[in-house]
Amino acid sequence: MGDNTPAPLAQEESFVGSIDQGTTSTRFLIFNKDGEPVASHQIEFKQFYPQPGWHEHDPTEIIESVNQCIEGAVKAFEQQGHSARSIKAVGITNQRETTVVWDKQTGEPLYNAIVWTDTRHQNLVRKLKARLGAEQLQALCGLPLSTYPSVGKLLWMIENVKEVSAAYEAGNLCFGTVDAWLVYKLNGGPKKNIFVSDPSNASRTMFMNIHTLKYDESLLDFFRFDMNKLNLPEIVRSSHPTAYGKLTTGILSGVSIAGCLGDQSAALVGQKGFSPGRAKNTYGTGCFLLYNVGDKPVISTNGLLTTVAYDFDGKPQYALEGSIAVAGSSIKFLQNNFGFIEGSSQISTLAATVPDNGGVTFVTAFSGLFAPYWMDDARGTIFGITAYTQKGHVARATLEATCFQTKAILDSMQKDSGHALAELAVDGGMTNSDLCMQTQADLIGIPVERPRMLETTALGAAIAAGFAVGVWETFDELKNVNTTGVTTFTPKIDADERNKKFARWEKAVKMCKGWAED
Ligand SMILES: Nc1ncnc2c1ncn2[C@@H]1O[C@H](COP(=O)(O)OP(=O)(O)O)[C@@H](O)[C@H]1O
Ligand SMILES: O=P(O)(O)OC[C@H](O)CO
Repeated sequence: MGDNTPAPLAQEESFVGSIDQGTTSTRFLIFNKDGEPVASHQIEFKQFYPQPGWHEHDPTEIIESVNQCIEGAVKAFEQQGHSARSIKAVGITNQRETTVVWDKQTGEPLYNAIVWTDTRHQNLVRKLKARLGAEQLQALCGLPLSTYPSVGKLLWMIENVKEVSAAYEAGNLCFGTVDAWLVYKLNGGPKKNIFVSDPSNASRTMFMNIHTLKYDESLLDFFRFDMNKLNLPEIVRSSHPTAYGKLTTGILSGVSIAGCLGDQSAALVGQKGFSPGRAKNTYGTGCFLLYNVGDKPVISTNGLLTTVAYDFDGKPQYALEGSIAVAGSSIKFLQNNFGFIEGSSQISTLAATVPDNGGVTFVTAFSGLFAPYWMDDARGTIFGITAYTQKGHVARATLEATCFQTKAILDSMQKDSGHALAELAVDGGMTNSDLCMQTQADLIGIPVERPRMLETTALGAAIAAGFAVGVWETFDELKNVNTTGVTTFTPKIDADERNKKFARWEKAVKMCKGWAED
């Protein structure tokens, strides 16, 4: 070889970006092929609670937060000596059910996003429940009628917001969950008009048939929508090289958006819950247990939901889901509304100031109770307060509330699937609390396994995008991702004590029913 022969170019490593648009914060993470996050940026955005039971986000602020997170993470990535060019694709994962409406012509939002936790449409939902055919909905779409899915939020807006009803009458109303809104705006809005959603998100609206993964006329008829007036996003696979378009502005302009998953589906993927019988529980703002049931939907008879886990290749995988509306948000509540702590990470220290809950039970039913109870007329209730009660007791009872609901969900899951979990894989912000995870193991009587890297939701979206562009090609390539450094919490109380504690919780749940009856 002569002296002038150029040295071979080093093979550029491939990375995948992930937009994780959660209920309380937005983040952007960049993963390498080993599934390790190498750079990230996170921003908390504003929560609007204009009236009791109402919860809104500003859709424009959400887009801005995404763009800022991308800029922040990519700058950190470049400072490590990497090139933005090595980011091969971007995945999106998002809070589900949250409902965004915008004008087809201008691409601008017509109202604040109504967040999944919102209960303003409780009466509207009660009327829908009384309508002929209401009982048949769950078998078709996997969800029972409640304030939780998108449909009630959209109906409320059409009935109550004149800009929304005018756009609907003119055929200009676009409805989307947060994924659809992000994809539409990140692609430049009406100019490109990329208006799509993935089945794991669409299965949270009550518009999609869970068996066909298509919008179902009988569902839309039940809700009396006129399909000439309502624009719905096209449902495409969760992993797709072109359907989600490209980022059009900023430091990653031109990079493909190639994956899209609702955040709970993404966490199941990030925990590599690819085979039937695998489950995960994610403790974020809310808490959601997903159990992979394979390629056929299982309709619950025990208070669980049926959802699309993911659809990477036209062969959708399904999950049974237990949804808890209030988890990490109860800790934020103790911080922001009661001033008990200055940050979420202090909750364990406060709870550890006392040896037990001192007889206090806190049913954190701020938005009613979701799975498996589905009590829209319950509200947050603290039982057992005496002159003995300290802040630490309330802190413990707050953590226990999510753990008890998880226990109730696991019981239902066992009844629906005929299978008991041997251990529970967990992730999400609240799992940072060792005390909470030990409590969880005690209350369910099986080990709780917390991975070292907790950003499994973002990882799941990166996996969906990475599959679409060939960064990964088989599930097998992911088998070593995030397997070292797992912390296992083993139960330390016996079945008798566990059952007594749970019976007390169930008594409290019964007692808070009916509070918000009218
Ligand atoms: N050290 C901690 N101990 C207990 N809870 C925590 C801790 N750190 C964060 N959290 C809780 O985790 C939640 C955020 O989790 P995250 O997974 O980021 O949720 P989301 O995706 O919904 O924004 C917050 O509501 C917060 O109260
Ligand atoms: O914000 P999270 O992570 O609690 O997730 C919100 C869920 O997607 C709501 O269904």
